[in-house]
Amino acid sequence: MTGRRATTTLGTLLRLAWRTDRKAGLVLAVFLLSGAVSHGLVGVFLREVADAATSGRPPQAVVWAVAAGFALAAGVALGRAELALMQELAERMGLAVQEEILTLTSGVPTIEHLERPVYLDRLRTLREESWQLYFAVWALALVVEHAAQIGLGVALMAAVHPLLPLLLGGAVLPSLLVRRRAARHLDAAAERTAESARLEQHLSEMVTGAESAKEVRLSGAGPALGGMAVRRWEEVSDVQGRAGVRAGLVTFAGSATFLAGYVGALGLTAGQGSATAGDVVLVATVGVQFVTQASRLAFHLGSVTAGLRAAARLAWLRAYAQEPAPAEEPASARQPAPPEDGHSPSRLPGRLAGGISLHGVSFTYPGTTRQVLHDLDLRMPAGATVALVGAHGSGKTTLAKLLCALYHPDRGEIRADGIPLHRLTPQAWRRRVSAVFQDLARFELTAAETVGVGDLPRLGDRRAVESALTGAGATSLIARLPDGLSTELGDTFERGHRPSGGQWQQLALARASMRRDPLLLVLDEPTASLDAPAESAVFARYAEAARRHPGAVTLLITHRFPTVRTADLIVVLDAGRVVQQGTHADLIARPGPYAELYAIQREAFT
Ligand SMILES: Nc1ncnc2c1ncn2[C@@H]1O[C@H](COP(=O)(O)OP(=O)(O)OP(=O)(O)O)[C@@H](O)[C@H]1O
Repeated sequence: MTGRRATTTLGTLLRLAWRTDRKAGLVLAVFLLSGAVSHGLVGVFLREVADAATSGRPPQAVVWAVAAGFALAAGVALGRAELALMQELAERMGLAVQEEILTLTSGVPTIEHLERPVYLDRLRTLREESWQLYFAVWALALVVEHAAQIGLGVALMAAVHPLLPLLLGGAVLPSLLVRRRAARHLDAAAERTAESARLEQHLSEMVTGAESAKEVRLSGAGPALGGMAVRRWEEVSDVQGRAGVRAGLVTFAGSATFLAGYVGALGLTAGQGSATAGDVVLVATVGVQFVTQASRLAFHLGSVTAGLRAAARLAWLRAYAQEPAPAEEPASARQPAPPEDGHSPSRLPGRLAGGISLHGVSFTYPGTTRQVLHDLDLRMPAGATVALVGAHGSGKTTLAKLLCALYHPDRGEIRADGIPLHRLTPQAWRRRVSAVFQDLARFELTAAETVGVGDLPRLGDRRAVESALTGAGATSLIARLPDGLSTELGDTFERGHRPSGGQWQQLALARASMRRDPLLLVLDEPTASLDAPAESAVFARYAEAARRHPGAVTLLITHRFPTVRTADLIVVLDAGRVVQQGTHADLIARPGPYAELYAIQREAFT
């Protein structure tokens, strides 16, 4: 971390702490200061005890002893109070940070980060380490406290013998340096094993998770998957264990140096003719405090470093979530063609007049090198139902994700009525898009909320929800639920109703019907759990709705030809390229991939 970045990160950390609870923070600072003073006084009072006792002043010795006892007790009590308050504040700050992480993550305009392991690793580490942020602030305060205590000890010892601070100080330094080196060993091991740890977690979830339970039981793959998870875990713990041993050895070497310095300091004091018994007690006491203070100093320095790393990750996430303004996007990233109408309006129309078009769109998933979509040119007229067909992996879902602005094309552009999407914020466009994807979200809420989240401003609007359910043909599903729209769905609830796969799809379809004026409706195999006639009925309903409100494009992705053939425009994708387009009648009349795929399906069902 460079000096400037470290200062910025420290600023992030301090601002977070300040925001958590200013009053409690100030009380904590007073506790810390008082604790530092009371610890420092213990050595001084004990020296007075020893000197008063050896010079025949027992009453004074008793008074000093009581004072030393008070100072010690105050130090311990303040330490406990500090810790309790710190834990409470750390929890509160951790909660606030977790909330910020969730807001930032869901606020990132595209979804590429959620499909990239490096991002996911960083995010997981940040979530796990968020509690360290608060401790780091106080660790910083404790570093200052311990440094002050050590400074006080140095002054007291210098008064006994000028070489004592050098002897003990010289022994402290290596122990501090080795701590950092030990932490680096552990960090490097954690980073090296991140992928294996991720795999271990994935495999364990496969064995224990409800979603994969059926396949795992039937295939009997549980023990094999469990074995793989164990091997991954062994790899992780082997590397981390070795790093732990190396860190331990380094730390031990540092402690041994310190011990030698301590013993030397006592010998030097006792061997000095002018030293009183009180001086020896003072050096012994302060020396021991030196040991604990130095090791705490090193420990807290470690916490500060960990906290700074966590704050740097948070700063990274904040920067990542800050989407660059569309106008500032590098021109080199795209090759824009002039808008069809010669100008570029910045507002989306209430309904599309022309349609949605693709101009030389190419796309490669971030972090990969294989291009998935190649130079696509396509025009989808307003009011049309467009069916996207093609073999598995031909790029249908990818194209749908680009149309929803969940990813940006690497080259070329997508326009809605001539407005290039990259001139709009992704949020502005997505507010006008409704979509159901094959890997649909199962919101475990009440049935009304599960549907209502499709249009947040109308989340609690029962009539809107009911009309969306009607639009999706899912009213009978609600009629069968024990508490109708108020039925709690999913395992998250103790007595939650468990919808079937098809029912979740119906709810997702209803959710996608919540928005009143979408310009694009994407249906990416949302009916795979329904039979072919039921699927055709669903699509017929959407096609009919599209005809009644012709200001939008309805994009349909399905492998079932009885449904495909009803579309106004059929686009055939092959390995990321548009290889054919037209109506069913056009495409069936000429040889080509569509006619072949159609013949295969017809044969299979006759
Ligand atoms: N997140 C991702 N990162 C990298 N590559 C991806 C990602 N998602 C999909 N791909 C790749 O992009 C290609 C197109 O995938 P896509 O899901 O768009 O195909 P599809 O036509 O929708 O397939 P299917 O009919 O099976 O749903 C595939 O080769 C796939 O491996």
